Amino acid sequence: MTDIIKARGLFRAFAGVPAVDHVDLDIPAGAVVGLIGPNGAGKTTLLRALLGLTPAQGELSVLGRQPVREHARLMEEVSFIADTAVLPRWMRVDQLLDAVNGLHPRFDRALAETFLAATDVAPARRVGELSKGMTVQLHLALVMAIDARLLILDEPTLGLDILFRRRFFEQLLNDYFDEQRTILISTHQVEEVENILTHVVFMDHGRIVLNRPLAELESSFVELHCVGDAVARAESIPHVGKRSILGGKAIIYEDVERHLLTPLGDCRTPSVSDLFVAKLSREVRS
Ligand SMILES: Nc1ncnc2c1ncn2[C@@H]1O[C@H](COP(=O)(O)OP(=O)(O)OP(=O)(O)O)[C@@H](O)[C@H]1O
Repeated sequence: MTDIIKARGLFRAFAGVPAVDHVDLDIPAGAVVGLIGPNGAGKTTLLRALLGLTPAQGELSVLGRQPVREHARLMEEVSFIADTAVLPRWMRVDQLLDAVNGLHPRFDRALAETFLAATDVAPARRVGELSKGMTVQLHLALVMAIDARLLILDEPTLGLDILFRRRFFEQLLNDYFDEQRTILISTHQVEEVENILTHVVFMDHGRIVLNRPLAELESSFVELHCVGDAVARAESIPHVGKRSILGGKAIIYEDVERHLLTPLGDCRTPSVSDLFVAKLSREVRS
């Protein structure tokens, strides 16, 4: 598979404090990548660097282009949702569709209208009158109607209720995704996206702390649920993290022989969110 994004030693600091700290990243075409990290981890700065919206040191190629130098050409093939507040509040929805149609060569107005027809967003409403959820749906309809090779979503569902969030990701997968496109979603709501991802990238303090295809998590990580005497024995085996469960501990291991763990309790693959908490607590401790 070809890599859509290739970064080597990417670095961006603000007032001497690194926000993106020597990041190496390869994203293959056709991936749905979750960029997952706590507040201030550097996700937005990394995405802005990928889009050529902020300069960064190091080597970077997105769709074969240098994002800052070839920003205009890159944006013809990239679509992105940043903060929904960027939509002009005074415009009517239909005027906004006209405006995007005039601005973006790959925008399909009829397709955007089809997406909007399934929502409560009426063409005659002003953007400023829409609820937060409707605004996100409008934004999503706009970006999904752009025939882009790379879609970048920065916290796309922030502030939305659970119904809207579910619908958002469902629509994204059903109506937008195909193997020709790559989607990069930044979020800290891990549970919501873990079912749709092909790759997870954990970021903390400007660094990538984990970058794996989801299918590989199963072979690399095990979560052991153990109780009683087994807990002390399980804790003596080097692990990534642990948490209390009813009557015992859930302990996550990386690259440990399974035969060491199976006598101690139930083994399973950790959820992305539990792995995230385990990995990040370790980063904080070390
Ligand atoms: N324009 C800026 N000027 C100064 N500092 C900045 C700027 N943009 C980001 N930072 C700093 O860089 C660090 C990373 O911020 P960034 O917004 O990239 O994190 P994030 O992972 O997107 O966080 P969140 O999940 O809270 O949105 C933070 O410490 C932030 O204060």
